[in-house]
Amino acid sequence: MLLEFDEQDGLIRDRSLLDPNYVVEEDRIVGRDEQLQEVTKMLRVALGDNRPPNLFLYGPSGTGKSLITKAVCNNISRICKSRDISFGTIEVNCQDLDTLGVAVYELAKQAADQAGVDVEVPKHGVATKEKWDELYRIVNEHFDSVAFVLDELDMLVGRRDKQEPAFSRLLYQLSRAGANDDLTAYISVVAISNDTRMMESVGSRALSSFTPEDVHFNDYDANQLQAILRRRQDAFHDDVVDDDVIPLTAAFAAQTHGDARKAIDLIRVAGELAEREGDDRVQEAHVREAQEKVEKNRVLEVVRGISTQKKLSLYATATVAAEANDGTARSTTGYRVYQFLTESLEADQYHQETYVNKMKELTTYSLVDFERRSHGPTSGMFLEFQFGERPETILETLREDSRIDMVSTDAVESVVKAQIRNQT
Ligand SMILES: Nc1ncnc2c1ncn2[C@@H]1O[C@H](COP(=O)(O)OP(=O)(O)OP(=O)(O)O)[C@@H](O)[C@H]1O
Repeated sequence: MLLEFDEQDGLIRDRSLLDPNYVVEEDRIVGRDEQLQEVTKMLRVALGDNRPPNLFLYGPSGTGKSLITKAVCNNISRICKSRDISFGTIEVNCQDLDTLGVAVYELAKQAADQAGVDVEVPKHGVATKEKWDELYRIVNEHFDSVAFVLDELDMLVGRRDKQEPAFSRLLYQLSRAGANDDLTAYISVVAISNDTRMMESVGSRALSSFTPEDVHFNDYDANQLQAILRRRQDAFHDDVVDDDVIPLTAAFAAQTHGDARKAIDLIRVAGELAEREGDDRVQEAHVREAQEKVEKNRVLEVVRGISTQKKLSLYATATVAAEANDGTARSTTGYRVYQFLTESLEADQYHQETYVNKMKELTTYSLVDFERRSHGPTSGMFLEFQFGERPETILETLREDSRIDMVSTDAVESVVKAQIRNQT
């Protein structure tokens, strides 16, 4: 009996290797040698008696920005320990932080956790200045050198009534504190963002004190994604993964932009589906089933919570992408379709800039990505949107909203076709 139970112990041996938040050992990192070397070279300065430079890591989601930063910081921390230098990695993800005050509190809390002490100011009800002082105190008392890792920094917009975005103020204060005596520890600020143009929104005051070294992360291609998955194949028991599973998973993940998180999620879901169905192998069919499931879930999750204006912007853009040969949508074309939709529904219609901003905000969910493009010197600039999932899945999900479903799909399609033909 016991033997039978063991035999059915499932197909996944080590779930942590399939958890996107788990920091894998360096020998499992594939295809990022250049970035590893670069970040190591710069942060290694902390090992000597010098201040490491500030860094700006940018590139699309799932391209290893957080992983490389964590791996390098872990290495440095280990070496520092052996040299009796107290090195701290104080990391926050800015996605869920509303204001500068909350961000500073979160940094103080992370610093306190690492130092094994408590934060002595409350999260709410005190001035941000007090939170800064608390952060400085903890860092100065407990660390010789600190890397502040600000992941998804462009998301920290802060209150709308402030002229300068919160991330810019955070960069200014942190890098200034490093240069004057507020922080006696050597500090390096590592800003991470999907938005390659984030630095353009950083105010001039912050720019003069935060002058980072840039490190670019580009998409993975299908071969690199395969290599990443193969280096984690031992997450599964021996010989339970069919040969075509990894190539197919990599191909799905590379279809839009090469996001390693997506590839890892996909193979995990395929494995879980195979387990649940009581199969003794992970097969191609499980990957296909997983792809459909992951795609639908992600779209649903995003679409459920967004405003009508965002839905209309997304719907317009996705119809263009679904119709276009290369699966991308230009903002200029998407906006015309948005205008048609809002007119048909007698909904409020906003300027193109607002439409573009709504679409940009949707990039947070990795549902859509954009690049800035122009077609020759005479035509203007536009954004080219590229979807992380099949645009058809997005359209199907959006049509579940009865309001959007009121517009005839044929009518939208003919507008889209005409607009695509008009593109120069
Ligand atoms: N080169 C790589 N080798 C092995 N695993 C990788 C590699 N790049 C990314 N991964 C894995 O893919 C997942 C996503 O990577 P990571 O979080 O570093 O991406 P990111 O660029 O920071 O994305 P985001 O901007 O969405 O936060 C993680 O589980 C990470 O371990």
